[in-house]
Amino acid sequence: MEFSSAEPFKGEGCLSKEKNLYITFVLGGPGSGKGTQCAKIVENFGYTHLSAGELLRQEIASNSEDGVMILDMIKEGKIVPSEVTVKLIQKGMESCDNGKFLIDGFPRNEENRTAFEQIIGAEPNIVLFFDCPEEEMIKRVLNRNEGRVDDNIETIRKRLKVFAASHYPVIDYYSKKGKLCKIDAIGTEDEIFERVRPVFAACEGVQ
Ligand SMILES: Nc1ncnc2c1ncn2[C@@H]1O[C@H](COP(=O)(O)OP(=O)(O)O)[C@@H](O)[C@H]1O
Ligand SMILES: Nc1ccn([C@H]2C[C@H](O)[C@@H](COP(=O)(O)OP(=O)(O)O)O2)c(=O)n1
Ligand SMILES: [Mg+2]
Repeated sequence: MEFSSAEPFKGEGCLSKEKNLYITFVLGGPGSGKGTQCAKIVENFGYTHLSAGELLRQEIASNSEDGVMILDMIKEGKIVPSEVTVKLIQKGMESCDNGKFLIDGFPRNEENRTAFEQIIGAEPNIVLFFDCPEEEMIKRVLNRNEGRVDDNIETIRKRLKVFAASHYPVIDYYSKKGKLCKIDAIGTEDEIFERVRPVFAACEGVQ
């Protein structure tokens, strides 16, 4: 496993002055199982789950100023401008006493990654990457049944193209920093969680 645990981050950012942050980024293509595994990590290890996609969907639902733009981008399978997404993540982090965060579906590209560093002033301790073949991701998304506007074959194909074009530099960046933990995302939900569990069990000692 390509992973080294690290001390909680104490940087210069607005959040990190107030509390020890322990941040995990959760990456993987659409349907790779990020949300499903995050729920299990929350249950077992007491993290706060912030899904970038869910925060954006809440923004659409609340008819905010950016809502229409976000909806258009999500329907087209595009990545929303980083500043918008990072501000939502920042709000989520600030409204929480717990400093242990799972940030799901973020960063999806290099722009996302650098915007987080600039605005939040922190880095992740660990980056989980759920590695899943495209056919399996398509199958899972089409069966997801959550009424999402982007869970249709046309949008999925666009999202997979965006994913293929933008995720590698992010993965490579964290791999070189020794923070990447790649998880085989094929198997039952429980089998996959048994691959995830040791990553968090190993971190318990340093929090
Ligand atoms: N290991 C698995 N095997 C089969 N289906 C899964 C598995 N993990 C999750 N799913 C299902 O696949 C769909 C996508 O999972 P989800 O966690 O929403 O993925 P993501 O957040 O990466 O898009 C959901 O309907 C979920 O119930
Ligand atoms: N960092 C992010 C995360 C999501 N989005 C947008 C674009 C994505 O296709 C949608 C849905 O993301 P979400 O993480 O909920 O999707 P999956 O769980 O991977 O299926 O939101 C974004 O623009 N930037
Ligand atoms: Mg998800």
